[in-house]
Amino acid sequence: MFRFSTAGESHGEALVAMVSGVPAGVEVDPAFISREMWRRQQGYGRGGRMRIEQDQAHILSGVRHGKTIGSPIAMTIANNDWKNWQEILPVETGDAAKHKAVASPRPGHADLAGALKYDFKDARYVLERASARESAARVACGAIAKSILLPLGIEVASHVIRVGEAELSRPATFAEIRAIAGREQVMLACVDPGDEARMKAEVDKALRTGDTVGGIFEVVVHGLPAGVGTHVNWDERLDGLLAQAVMSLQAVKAVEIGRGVTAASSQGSTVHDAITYAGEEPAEHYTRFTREQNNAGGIEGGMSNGEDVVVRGYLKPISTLRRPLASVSFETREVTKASYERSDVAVVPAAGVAGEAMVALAVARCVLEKFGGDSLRELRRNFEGYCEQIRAF
Ligand SMILES: Cc1cc2nc3c(=O)[nH]c(=O)nc-3n(C[C@H](O)[C@H](O)[C@H](O)COP(=O)(O)O)c2cc1C
Ligand SMILES: C=C(O[C@@H]1CC(C(=O)O)=C[C@@H](OP(=O)(O)O)[C@H]1O)C(=O)O
Repeated sequence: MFRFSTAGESHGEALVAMVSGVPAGVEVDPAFISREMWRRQQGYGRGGRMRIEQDQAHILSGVRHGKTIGSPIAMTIANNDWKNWQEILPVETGDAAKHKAVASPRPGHADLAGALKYDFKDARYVLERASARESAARVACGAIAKSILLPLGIEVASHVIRVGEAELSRPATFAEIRAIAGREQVMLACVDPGDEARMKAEVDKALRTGDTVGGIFEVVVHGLPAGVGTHVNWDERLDGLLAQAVMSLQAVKAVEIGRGVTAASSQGSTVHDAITYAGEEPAEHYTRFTREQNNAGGIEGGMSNGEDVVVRGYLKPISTLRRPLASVSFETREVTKASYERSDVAVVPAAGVAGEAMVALAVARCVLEKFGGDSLRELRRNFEGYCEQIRAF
């Protein structure tokens, strides 16, 4: 069974990532994992922490001579900031007297609900794990998922389509989205070059006023054949699995598949993607049945339909404000300002990269469930046999 999990606190020694159920023989390139983690650290509007971290995954198990061997893959990702927190966080070696409590919970964070739930008078113990620092470990796991999908010709990429009030352009083809996702520009990652100025202005406005912004990222899966996922059980539907995967990311508050949101206020004749028939032999993973548009976002009846799978994640504005909202002191019960140390102001590109990882992990799970195989060779044989079958349909 393909699954993954993470452990680690934001300012603890390291994050831990574990992926199991990976077939043997899958190439795992540490440079590729590092590159994915680097991508998650980019974007205009990130705070001081990103200047401290240089994420790298250290592989402890499951990979020999650059290829998976079927056993669980364990990885650690160091938190460079840990050395600055050893005395602040009351870990065994730390000095509890120097501990910096978060004593007035921050609206929009897990602070208050977590303090109540776990009986803490200090939200520090909650925020350490609630922090989106954890998404770095998900990206390491996602890089493994992408490494399984890529030899099958299945690619995942993301781009930003909204930052605050600025609506950005949507490229027409996957090749363009892939190019935007792979941009080297450090500050404007995952943003179409034509949109940079507007995106930057939107973030600058928030920076000036001590406020924050949210936005929308879009993840696209290209090359997934029709029939992955199923309509037969609610918890095996591809749309449901993708929604959970993306919604589980920190600050994501809505998930949309294809034209899901505007479809609700449109007529059926304009929404549904008419089916046509191309007589000639289709390429690779495709069939003779084609569509001229993809409002369904590549999923009908909980299954991929052969078109690009399009999933959008809607992010609320970042919760920690330089001009904090009102809160209440756990100690005195007096109304005070919410705690503030430092914070990101906008994270849409970074969240999009984490979204890619979650989508790749969900798709890899469905692909492995459908095609099986303990080795990449076996998986590929099963996958190609099926593709041949649907090409001939
Ligand atoms: C990549 C990324 C970076 C984030 N950075 C911050 C941050 O610096 N400050 C902040 O208040 N929230 C940040 N968040 C969002 C919080 O982690 C999140 O809103 C909080 O844990 C509460 O969880 P919820 O919004 O999912 O309910 C970030 C989210 C992501 C995806
Ligand atoms: C560390 C990361 O993001 C962090 C997510 C985060 C939050 O509250 O979610 C708060 C900030 O951490 P800090 O309080 O240390 O400045 C971000 O930097 C990361 O993305 O790697």
